[in-house]
Amino acid sequence: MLFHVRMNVSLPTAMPADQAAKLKADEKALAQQLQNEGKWRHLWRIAGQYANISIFDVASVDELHALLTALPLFPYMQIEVMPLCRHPSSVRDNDL
Ligand SMILES: O=C(O)C[C@H]1C=CC(=O)O1
Repeated sequence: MLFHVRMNVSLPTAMPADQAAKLKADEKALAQQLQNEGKWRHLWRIAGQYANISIFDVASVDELHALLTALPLFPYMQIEVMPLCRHPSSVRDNDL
C-alpha cells in the first residue's frame, strides 16, 4: 500500500542544541534504514520549509502508523497522510 505523507517539523526553540542534534541523527539513521528496506520510497524536502513529502510503501495502515510513531522526531511533527491507489489513466505501474 502506498501513502503520501507530509511531515512538518517544529522543534521547541528552547530545546538544547545537543538534544536536537541527537534527535536529528537518530531520525536520519532510521529514515535511511527504512529507505534501504524499501518501506520509505521517496523523501523530498519542501523547499524553504522544515518539512518533507514522503512516499511510504507498507503492508497496512497499522504498519504505517507504527513506523511514523516510532520516528524520533514524531513528538515534534505534524503529520498528514493520504492513502494512494492506482489512477485508471496512469501509464505507469506502481513501481515508483
Ligand atoms: O528532516 C525532516 O524532514 C524530518 C525527518 C524526515 C527524515 C529525516 O531524516 O528527518
